[in-house]
Amino acid sequence: MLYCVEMDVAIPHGLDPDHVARLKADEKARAQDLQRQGKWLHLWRVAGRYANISVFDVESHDELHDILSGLPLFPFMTMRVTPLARHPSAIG
Ligand SMILES: O=C(O)CC1=CCC(=O)O1
Repeated sequence: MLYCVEMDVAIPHGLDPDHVARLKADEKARAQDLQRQGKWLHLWRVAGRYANISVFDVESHDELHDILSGLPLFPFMTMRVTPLARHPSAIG
């Protein structure tokens, strides 16, 4: 099942910079692990915003929820999830 997920990141001012750097490094490692597993198919920066648009390929709503809620930056992200269905005009 494919899902488009838009993630907006808002890290509160005043958080310990070392802690923030660790969270970002952990987020990157987790995102790259999920890409290698074929679950995180696309990861694009939204130009001009601290946000990304991603496409996930997972088995269920529950698996997607587990992945998203387990991301290190999850407490600081607002997510908008859109389930994707095949477009009848798509040739791919
Ligand atoms: O920077 C972001 O958009 C948040 C994020 C998701 C995966 C990652 O490595 O960073």
